[in-house]
Amino acid sequence: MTNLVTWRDKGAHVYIQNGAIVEECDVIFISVKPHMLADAIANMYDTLKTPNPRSKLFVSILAGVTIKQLQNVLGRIDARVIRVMPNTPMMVGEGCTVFAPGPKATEHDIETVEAILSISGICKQVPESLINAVGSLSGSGPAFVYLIIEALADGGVKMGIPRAMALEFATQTVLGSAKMVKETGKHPAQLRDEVCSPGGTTITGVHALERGGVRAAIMDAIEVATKKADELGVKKHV
Ligand SMILES: NC(=O)C1=CN([C@@H]2O[C@H](COP(=O)(O)OP(=O)(O)OC[C@H]3O[C@@H](n4cnc5c(N)ncnc54)[C@H](OP(=O)(O)O)[C@@H]3O)[C@@H](O)[C@H]2O)C=CC1
Ligand SMILES: O=C(O)[C@@H]1CCC=N1
Repeated sequence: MTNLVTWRDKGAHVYIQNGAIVEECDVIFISVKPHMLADAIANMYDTLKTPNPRSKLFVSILAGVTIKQLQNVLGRIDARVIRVMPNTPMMVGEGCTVFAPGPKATEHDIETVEAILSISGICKQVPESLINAVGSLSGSGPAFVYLIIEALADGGVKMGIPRAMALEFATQTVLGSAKMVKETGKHPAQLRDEVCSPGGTTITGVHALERGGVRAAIMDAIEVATKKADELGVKKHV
């Protein structure tokens, strides 16, 4: 039995055989963890050998796994593949997604993927050579920002603000600051200068952050995350 559940009102189906998905769908999103790719693809092979497998578009969100690796794993160098790097804020309509089309992807494939992904935020095409770096900035970035929000709240708690209030204020401050950068078009350094009164509280706090190496630590995080994705890209997946 392949068809386990049908949510008729949503038009969604659940299968226990990935091959059945490939048979029935024109666009197949591959969304497993990179080390599970071989397993996920394994029972698609028979379907991929069917007369017209090129009628399918494969969209991968796997960190690090290259278009070439995907084509190899799919067993077809002519497979239509688009590599995507989404992020979790898509769940609230504020995603930052990039994609790189493989050599066999068509204009229509690109339009399809853009139409699906831009529903939940911004969606831009980038060269594949940039996708690991962008993945570290915007794909992993939410985790880095959550850590900053948590630290802001912890600082507030340390200075006596109740926990729930501190978290609410830290969250709104990050949201508002991001909106200022986006909507004013000013450079973040200019916006920061506008908050720093001479001899004031903010520049005193900025000094503490610089002394703590916050800027270098965040740059390092993007660098090591990108290198990690590059490593995944040279691993053999099957
Ligand atoms: N998390 C993030 O913010 C981002 C993740 N990514 C990429 O997305 C991918 C998934 O990550 P994430 O969503 O965090 O991981 P999860 O573990 O949450 O999701 C993986 C999913 O794959 C399913 N799965 C496992 N094995 C198979 C199989 N053989 N056939 C079909 N489905 C299978 C799992 O189902 P079950 O639970 O039933 O086992 C699960 O639903 C990764 O490759 C990651 O690099 C990209 C950008 C951002
Ligand atoms: O941590 C990961 O590997 C994935 C890729 C981007 C976000 N999460």
